[in-house]
Amino acid sequence: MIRFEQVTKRYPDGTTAVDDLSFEVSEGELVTLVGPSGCGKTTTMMMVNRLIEPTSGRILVGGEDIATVDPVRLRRRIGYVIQQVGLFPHRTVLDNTATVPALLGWKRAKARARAAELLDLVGLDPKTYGPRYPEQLSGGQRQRVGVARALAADPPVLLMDEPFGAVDPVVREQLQDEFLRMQAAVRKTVLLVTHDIEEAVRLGDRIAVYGQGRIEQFDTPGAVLGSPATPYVAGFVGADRGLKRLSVTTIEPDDLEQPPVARLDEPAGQARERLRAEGARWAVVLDRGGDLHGWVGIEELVAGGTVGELTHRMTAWVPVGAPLKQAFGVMLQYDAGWVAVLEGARFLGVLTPAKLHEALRRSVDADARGVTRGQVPFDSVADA
Ligand SMILES: Nc1ncnc2c1ncn2[C@@H]1O[C@H](COP(=O)(O)OP(=O)(O)OP(=O)(O)O)[C@@H](O)[C@H]1O
Repeated sequence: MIRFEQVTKRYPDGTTAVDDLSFEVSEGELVTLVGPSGCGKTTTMMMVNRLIEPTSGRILVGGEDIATVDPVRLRRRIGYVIQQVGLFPHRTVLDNTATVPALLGWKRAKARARAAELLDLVGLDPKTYGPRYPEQLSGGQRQRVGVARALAADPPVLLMDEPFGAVDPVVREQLQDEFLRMQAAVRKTVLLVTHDIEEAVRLGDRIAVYGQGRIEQFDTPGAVLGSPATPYVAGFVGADRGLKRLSVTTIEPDDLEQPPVARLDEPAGQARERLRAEGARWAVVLDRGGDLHGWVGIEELVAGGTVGELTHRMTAWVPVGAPLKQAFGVMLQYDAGWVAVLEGARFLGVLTPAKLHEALRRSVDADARGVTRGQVPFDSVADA
């Protein structure tokens, strides 16, 4: 969808901002450009909508050499979000969002209806926020309006330059989550510039790690964290890359252990004898359909009632497919040696610290070999 072919940008003062760059972004893919200040990320991005012209090389968008496309026509196909959102102060939020459709000559009612839809998509109620002026919004809300405005004409390509840079870390994480949810629905082809490796890892399907004017590594977050291509990349992603990796590695059913189980309607005395014979001290309590109800300690299983009457509610669990980091967070929060993993309400098993470690090692191994985690045999990491 976006293709750079040996692109170089040299500014008149002799600075080479981008040096012989070649890469490709597929349709619907989100690629983050990450690197230290001055390494050429913004220059790269601004060449895509022709705010900056390359010195040499070619850039194609949707198969078309953009040097041959009228810049105004080109920019209609490319949404652009910048850190200093640049909303018009004297126009309402709704009118700001409708800017591009209005420029494209849409009827006022249609442009406004579209703007309201987009505000809703970015989590701002159009009835409440549409009539406000930008100064009546928080920084995070303004940022969302910037995203809504860039999407208003439904461009296939979105360029985002430090879009969440101007807000505090908590709001930033919320905006990132919302943006990921939105991107899953709209599937734009996105180039996103950031200097924050955490953000790059969190948002990118792939990451381009920039050195001076060049891409040092262009790969999935897992591969960049697991096998940095150069010492420079290793230094940039940091010594705590194992920790960062926890946020991109997901919990899979294979990672789980099966703990002792008791049934909700089982007589307590019978469950106690069975668990004692198995050598268990506690059990997970499920109903007949396999849904999780809670847990029970073997000492609490006094004869007379059913297991269900003695069950404790399970206060913490994580869905399968969640990042390992979430499971680890729950274990720390509850000082627990395991966490239940569910698919919907159905209990799949528990994740233990040992299994978490194993999942992490297998994902590093899978990336190093260029295979999926399921293809890495368990015994290959058992001694690691
Ligand atoms: N108009 C210009 N004239 C001369 N040099 C420029 C110009 N614009 C940018 N540069 C230089 O080109 C290099 C790359 O700049 P660019 O803005 O692309 O970096 P960046 O990676 O986006 O940095 P940041 O994260 O600080 O925004 C820098 O050394 C910068 O000083």
